[in-house]
Amino acid sequence: MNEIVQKVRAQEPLIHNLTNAVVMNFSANGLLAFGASPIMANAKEDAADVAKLSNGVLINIGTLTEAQLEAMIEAGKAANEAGIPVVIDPVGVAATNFRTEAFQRIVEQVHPDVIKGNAGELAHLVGIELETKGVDAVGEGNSQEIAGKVAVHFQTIAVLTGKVDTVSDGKQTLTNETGHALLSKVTGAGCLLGSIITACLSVEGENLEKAYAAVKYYGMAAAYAASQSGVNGPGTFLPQFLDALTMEPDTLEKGLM
Ligand SMILES: Nc1ncnc2c1ncn2[C@@H]1O[C@H](COP(=O)(O)OP(=O)(O)OP(=O)(O)O)[C@@H](O)[C@H]1O
Ligand SMILES: Cc1ncsc1CCO
Repeated sequence: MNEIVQKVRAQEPLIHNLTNAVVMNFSANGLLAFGASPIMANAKEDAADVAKLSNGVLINIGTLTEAQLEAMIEAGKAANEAGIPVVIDPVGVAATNFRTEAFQRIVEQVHPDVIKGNAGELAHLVGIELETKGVDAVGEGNSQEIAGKVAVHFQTIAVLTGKVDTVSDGKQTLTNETGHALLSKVTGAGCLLGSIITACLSVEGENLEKAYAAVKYYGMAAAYAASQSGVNGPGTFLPQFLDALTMEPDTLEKGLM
């Protein structure tokens, strides 16, 4: 994990985020703190051009519109052609037919290197119905089975988030227990994780290992931030979390001992 985080910081990859309106600012600041360089470009007129300039493309359907969907497909296709990694976060996909159909349209034309979502979202993609509430998961289900099925079905790496995160390529399945419950009390914690996974995918290495490193580091930063004095809830947690995202994995680890 150390090496992957260091490579990101050395390379400062440009990450093209086609993401939702709720989290744009948080995701940009989080990527900067982590050591990457964010760009947000949602228009179909320049999405492909921006994707080609970038080192990684994140597609997050959280506040999707038809126009943005076209931009996402254009950006994803351009990235696939150029060998630039693509991460898809199917936010709220189980909530409406529009989102379900939009996700299908994306994956028919764009190959994702990673699909990242909570249990309800990923379960829905492989026909397992779990309880969801809008963009949030309610049920947990069998995370290892769900992640494995998503990985095999979409020929990708599946990252299923929650109290325990599950990362699978369909053959190997890893679990991660770093994290903090306060992450589920701030909106966009999952969305920023998608951007940070994209940043990690942009450096050299195995996709499974890079996705796992991102998830592990992110959880360590959250736990470290939550342990700082003066953190009483989501409001005081957020600035500490942003600061923690700048730190070395060793510093976070020592702070947690
Ligand atoms: N109860 C918990 N304890 C520890 N970590 C958690 C907990 N719940 C979520 N996390 C962490 O929070 C991050 C986001 O996961 P979550 O499943 O909440 O995403 P999400 O539902 O997509 O979020 P959002 O829609 O707000 O962006 C992950 O790093 C995950 O490990
Ligand atoms: C709250 C919310 N609604 C659509 S996207 C989003 C951000 C967290 O997924």
